Amino acid sequence: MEKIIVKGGNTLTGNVRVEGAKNAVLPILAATLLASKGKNIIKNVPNLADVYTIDEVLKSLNVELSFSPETNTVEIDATKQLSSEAQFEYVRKMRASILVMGPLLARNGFARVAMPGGCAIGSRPIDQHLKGFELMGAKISMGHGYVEATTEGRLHGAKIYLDFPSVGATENILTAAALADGTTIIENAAKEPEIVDLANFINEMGGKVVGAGTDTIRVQGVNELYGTTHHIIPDRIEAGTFMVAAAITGGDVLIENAIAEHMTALVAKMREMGVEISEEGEGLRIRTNGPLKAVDIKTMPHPGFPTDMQSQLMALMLKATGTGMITETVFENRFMHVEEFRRMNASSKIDGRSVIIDGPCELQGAEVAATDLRAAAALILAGLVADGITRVSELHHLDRGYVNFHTKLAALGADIERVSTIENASKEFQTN
Ligand SMILES: CC(=O)N[C@H]1[C@@H](OP(=O)(O)OP(=O)(O)OC[C@H]2O[C@@H](n3ccc(=O)[nH]c3=O)[C@H](O)[C@@H]2O)O[C@H](CO)[C@@H](O)[C@@H]1O
Ligand SMILES: C=C(OP(=O)(O)O)C(=O)O
Repeated sequence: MEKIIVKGGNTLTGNVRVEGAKNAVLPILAATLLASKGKNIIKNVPNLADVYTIDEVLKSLNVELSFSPETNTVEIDATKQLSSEAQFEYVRKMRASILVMGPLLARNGFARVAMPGGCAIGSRPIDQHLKGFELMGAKISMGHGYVEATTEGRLHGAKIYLDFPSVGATENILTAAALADGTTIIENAAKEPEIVDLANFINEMGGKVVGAGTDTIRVQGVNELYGTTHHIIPDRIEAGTFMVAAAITGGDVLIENAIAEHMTALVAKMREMGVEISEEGEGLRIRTNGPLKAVDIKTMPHPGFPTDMQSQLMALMLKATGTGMITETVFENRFMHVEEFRRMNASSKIDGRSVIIDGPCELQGAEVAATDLRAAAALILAGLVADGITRVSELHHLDRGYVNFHTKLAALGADIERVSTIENASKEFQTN
């Protein structure tokens, strides 16, 4: 078993560079299935466990693919006849495997994908994805743990209103519509920057998508799409996580590659807490002088406060003065980290979909376990300012979404290492 061991107390300073966005690269790699002519070259691909999982899914569908982590480039040839089944072993590892369904249905007229089921943060149904496919003419059936979508001939354009601006449903419908016969209009679409990146990629392949980044996306289907070269946008959640790392330690960090317009809600809330944030060169500089103030936060679809920053912001709130409330509206069960923070002496109370935090808390180093990807990062952030040693386990969550998280923090001055067992730790820390 691996653990990250962090000794609290160091102030972070220096520069850190943000990788390509996990949540952009996964749908874009799935969408490469749409190109029946030519090769796709995807650049700025982060070296993440989830990227390897989607690569495996694509290879299992008869795609030729090579990933060079040194150059962060994936080359993909999806021109052969594709198979149509994404198996349970992949979907179980990573829910985003479901994103091959739209492209496969559009390309093959048939897709069979293991049902994703729930996960630690919520039940996460896919009814809005399936509603979209049905409105485009597909027949849906379920059985033996798989969902199947079939269409006679091409899918047709349709007007699809999403009950909730689901990121995955918008992406799956968008990719299916790219090769459909006629125009599809997605209303109440998700507006995340990753949706815009996906739409840009489809257009670079020869597609006709307008309106991505607004509530209404129009997709005029084309007969064929062609391979292209595309550069993935920076990861706003990784950037936000380092913003919190800088702020929580009272540091001064330049986050290279961070795009402020992708993070308006986070920037506004951190400024309200008293963090200094300025745009400098190609990034954001984060500084904190003096105590932080507690604020209220509610997660919402973009451009609201991102649920993927909720647990990291909670770590920051633990060190802020006053009473603040964090309300989670996107996922029904994304507070598993609260119990882990309590092991670190956090003072907080769950009240329905909200957590009330009384700060500042005298955080103490403890043995804690990551409960999901962002919780892993949040516990490490809390460890940076806890008294003594924090040991964080279940790092497979962290590896889904962060490249070299501990080495990047160490380069900024954190006292942190990753060990395969505690006995093998190269460094002995004093526990108090
Ligand atoms: C790979 C990826 O990009 N993952 C992101 C994506 O996940 P994902 O695409 O799964 O998130 P969605 O926006 O679809 O889900 C948001 C909410 O809508 C519900 N829902 C969704 C689809 C559906 O058909 N029916 C339904 O009820 C979900 O259960 C959840 O409560 O957006 C989330 C919300 O910003 C982020 O936390 C994830 O990091
Ligand atoms: C919830 C997340 O990802 P996924 O949708 O892939 O589980 C996340 O990135 O925080």
